[in-house]
Amino acid sequence: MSQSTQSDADVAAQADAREVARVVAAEDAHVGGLYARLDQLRAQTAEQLAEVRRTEATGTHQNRFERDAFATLYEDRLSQLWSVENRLCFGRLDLREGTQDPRRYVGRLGLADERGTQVLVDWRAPAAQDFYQATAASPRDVVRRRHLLTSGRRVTGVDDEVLVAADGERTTGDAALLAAVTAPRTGRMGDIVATIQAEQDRVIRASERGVLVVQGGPGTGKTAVALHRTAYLLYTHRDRLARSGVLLLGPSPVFLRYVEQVLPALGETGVVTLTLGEMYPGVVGRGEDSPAAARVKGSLRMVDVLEAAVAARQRVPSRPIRFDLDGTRVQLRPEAIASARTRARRTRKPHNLARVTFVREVLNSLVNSLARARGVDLGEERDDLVAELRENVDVRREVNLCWMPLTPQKVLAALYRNPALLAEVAPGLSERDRDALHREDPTAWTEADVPLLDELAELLGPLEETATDARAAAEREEQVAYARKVLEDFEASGVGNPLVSPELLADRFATGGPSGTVAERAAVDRTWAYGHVVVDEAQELSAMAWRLVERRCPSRSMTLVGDVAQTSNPAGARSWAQALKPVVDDRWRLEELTVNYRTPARISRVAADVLRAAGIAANPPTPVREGEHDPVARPLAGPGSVVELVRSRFDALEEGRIAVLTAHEDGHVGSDALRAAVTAALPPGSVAASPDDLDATVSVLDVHRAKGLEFDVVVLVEPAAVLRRPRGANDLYVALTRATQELHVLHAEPLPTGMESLA
Ligand SMILES: Nc1ncnc2c1ncn2[C@@H]1O[C@H](COP(=O)(O)OP(=O)(O)OP(=O)(O)O)[C@@H](O)[C@H]1O
Repeated sequence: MSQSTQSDADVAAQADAREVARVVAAEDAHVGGLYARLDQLRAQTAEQLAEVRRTEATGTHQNRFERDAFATLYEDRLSQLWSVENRLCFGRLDLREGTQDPRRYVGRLGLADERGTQVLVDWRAPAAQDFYQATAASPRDVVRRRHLLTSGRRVTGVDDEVLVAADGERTTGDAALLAAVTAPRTGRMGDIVATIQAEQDRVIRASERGVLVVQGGPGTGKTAVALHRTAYLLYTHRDRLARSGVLLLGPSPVFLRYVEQVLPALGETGVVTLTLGEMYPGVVGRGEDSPAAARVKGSLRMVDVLEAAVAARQRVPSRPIRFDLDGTRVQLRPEAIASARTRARRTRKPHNLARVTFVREVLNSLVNSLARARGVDLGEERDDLVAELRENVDVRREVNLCWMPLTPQKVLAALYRNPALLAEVAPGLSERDRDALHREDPTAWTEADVPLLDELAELLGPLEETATDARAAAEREEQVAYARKVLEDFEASGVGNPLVSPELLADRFATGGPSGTVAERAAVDRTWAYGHVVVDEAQELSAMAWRLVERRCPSRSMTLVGDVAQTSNPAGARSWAQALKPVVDDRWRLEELTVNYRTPARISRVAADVLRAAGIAANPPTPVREGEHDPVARPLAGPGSVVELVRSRFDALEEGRIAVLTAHEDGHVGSDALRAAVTAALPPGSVAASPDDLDATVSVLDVHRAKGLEFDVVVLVEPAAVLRRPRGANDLYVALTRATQELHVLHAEPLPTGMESLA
């Protein structure tokens, strides 16, 4: 009996295997056809590009423009076609009978065959939405969702999710997701197009209008969602956003490198990615602030301080200034200077621009005195007298001393260097706060200085007003009209949609006009207004930083992703409402991500306990898997114990990455010392030489550098010391949520409350 059951089961299994093999072979053939079409389009576009390049650029400027513009469009299209090689098609949707296009293949970009029939739907298109949104509870028109598992160009398996089955039987289809979340990490973030979950998709496709805050605990895919949303918005609002640009503001250069491959893999290369420290052209804010300095610099009280600092540079002397002008003595009285200052201030222009009014008024006053003293007719001599005054060195020096042309760097450096000046303009700051701002090298700019420089740039204005050239504007208008026509021709050629707007195309080629990509132009233009701004780790922004971001995005079309339970900046957000009140008041909407795709439940439970013990009110996300390894704690006996542990994990690990996380850089178990010790013990090249290196197997970092990153194995050194940092509970929470597989804790001090279960 049991034998016959066994053989029945075998037969059934064999039949199943044959069926799976048949399905896989059919999908493999289909996907093969899609790659063939992709190859064909690549060849066709390359040929068109070569042809355009062969064309002699003769005759008019317009001819040259047309040739170059077409070449650019073909280049863009070609690089887009090459960017989708990996997992070109990853899914199939089977819809209810009677639905239009009941079988849809979903992939990285849209493809049509030679007859113009759609053969692959771009994941961002409305027709692909059900691939991400349909659930068993709300299947929409979807009968089955199929994930295609691929290796190179071949389909190696399928993972079906049957949402509406005739026999009521449903399959879950989470194999693709589980495979993705348990895969070894490479040091670079990958895209998640194939497995975007419904709550993430809602955020990705949300309207671009207004301010959208995406709150989510560690590992909920906030960064992934922010990047996919960026790609989605560029696809959906290409015309507007290609022109104005999208800014992705990330927490650190290393984080931006960690995510830099995601958007190009989604076919988008034009996004401007910057850290806050890079938001003021000409300055890179890399220096470190003490927590006290960061808190003061981030506070809105600095608005008054900076205003006062600028006002203090508009001086009225206590005594008259006397001039000897070729033997004629005249004097400039304090009242005349005060009146010139009042008039200049009344213009409400920034300092450097209002200076024009100030100088004019002062010269008016002087010219009257001079004419009187010399007994000449002002009506006739006025221009000559003004010219004489303007050229006089003494007059220029004294006028400058009253109202000097200023740069933001100069004003801020003076405040940091000069305690007496700071005391004069910042009576509202305590002595301790003012001491925190004092700096020996005032130009060693930090990230928190950048919003202050930007604020000053607003108060000061440019050194010279740049005249607008009406002719250049008219020429540009002509170029834009011409570019529009080129784009229409390009679209009509059937190669695909152009990736740029007419304005951008015109800018790239207009002679004498602005040139370069949006990214290049925005990087040098402090007043660039982006069409959409995405901020990752947005909880770290101070009130002053928010003012800067707001100025870069007058349309207030923003996506802010972050987690207020992870804030480590002393000037960062404690709640979204508090942080955004001065920026947009209460005109923002909130979406929450609730599932943790990174950290297994066994590790997440410890992180949640720590959060609770610290009294931080946050809902830790629900882990998507239990995990295989319990977190463990061992005694810390100097650097040797760390080296020993890392070596054992290194030997055990076939693929993936290990991080050693410390409370500080300094000290005998700080990241600098441990990096040296671990480097000496492991094979050359296997340990990252600096925190910025993402490619080596082992990284040794202090915890704030690990923000946003993830590793297969995390070795956390002395959690009690992490807890003592400013906002230490948040930092410890960050450290405990970086691991995708294993967490090892080494400690000499007692474990912090919430971690006792590891002892
Ligand atoms: N739908 C998904 N499919 C596959 N992997 C996913 C999905 N969503 C997120 N992930 C993966 O989970 C990990 C965590 O994602 P991500 O870094 O975006 O989270 P986060 O919310 O920004 O975390 P943190 O707050 O800690 O920075 C990444 O490896 C990401 O690729």
